Amino acid sequence: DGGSALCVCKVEGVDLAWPGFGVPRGAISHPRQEEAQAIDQELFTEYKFSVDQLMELAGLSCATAIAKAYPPSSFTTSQPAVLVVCGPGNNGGDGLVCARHLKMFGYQPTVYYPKRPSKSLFEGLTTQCKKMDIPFLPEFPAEAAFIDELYGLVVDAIFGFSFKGAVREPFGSILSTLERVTVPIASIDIPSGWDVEKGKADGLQPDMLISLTAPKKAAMHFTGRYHFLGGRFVPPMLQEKYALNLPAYPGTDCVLQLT
Ligand SMILES: NC(=O)C1=CN([C@@H]2O[C@H](COP(=O)(O)OP(=O)(O)OC[C@H]3O[C@@H](n4cnc5c(N)ncnc54)[C@H](O)[C@@H]3O)[C@@H](O)[C@H]2O)[C@H](O)CC1
Ligand SMILES: [K+]
Repeated sequence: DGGSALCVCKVEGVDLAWPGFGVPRGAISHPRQEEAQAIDQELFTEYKFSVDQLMELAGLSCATAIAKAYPPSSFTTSQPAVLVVCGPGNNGGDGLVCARHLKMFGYQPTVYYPKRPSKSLFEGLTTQCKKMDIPFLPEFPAEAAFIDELYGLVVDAIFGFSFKGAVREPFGSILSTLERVTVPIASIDIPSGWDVEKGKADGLQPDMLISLTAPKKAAMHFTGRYHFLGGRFVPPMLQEKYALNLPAYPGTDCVLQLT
């Protein structure tokens, strides 16, 4: 009824209801950078999630959203080849998880991961990808045209909500190449290089944005074709505390298409 505080849906004939989860009464909220970081921290410190847990759910959401928007049959390349570009933080970790699930879904991902933190989480995710026969490029393609020729989609997992200031190398060159590719780009959480609140009018303009937890302020400047929400892991109490006002996910889905 548009204002219900109770969401009821049917899963295999059984009614499931979540008190408090309903169609939001107002506009979906767009947290600022500090709020997004505070929610993230609270999930770890107060709610006792581990990074691995949330990253797995985030990366799975991204692969699921990509499979909905770009099914393998929509690729014009001989194989559904996807280039996943991973940055040095947790956004890059989401990219590694996404690459692994894309492979499971029948895509041919290739990863470029130039700055690898020496932490067991990222080392583990890298090994998991390698054991799935996902190739890691030693160098970034010098020309945007090479990317267009070899891949039907690029996943931008370079920076997320902790990006600040001017882009440092090697990511400046990578982003300027990505700005010239013509195949669609799917950005995880934030289009990389964008100010998390103000966006970047002359920056990367992805075809898809997968907002995790909630769309950040910059998502208001997104003009691509597909906007999905993923990361269905924020407990109702935390949603309330930050007045997130999120729409209900359909049934048991881990993603929700916003546009
Ligand atoms: N709660 C959730 O929704 C979860 C989201 N996840 C994902 O995590 C990222 C945020 O991760 P974080 O590690 O905090 O930061 P980033 O990945 O955005 O980047 C940090 C990384 O980048 C470097 N850096 C920052 N600014 C610059 C710059 N100007 N030039 C070059 N390098 C820069 C910085 O030094 C760090 O190394 C969030 O967006 C989601 O994608 C979690 O996976 C799960 C929970
Ligand atoms: K990104």
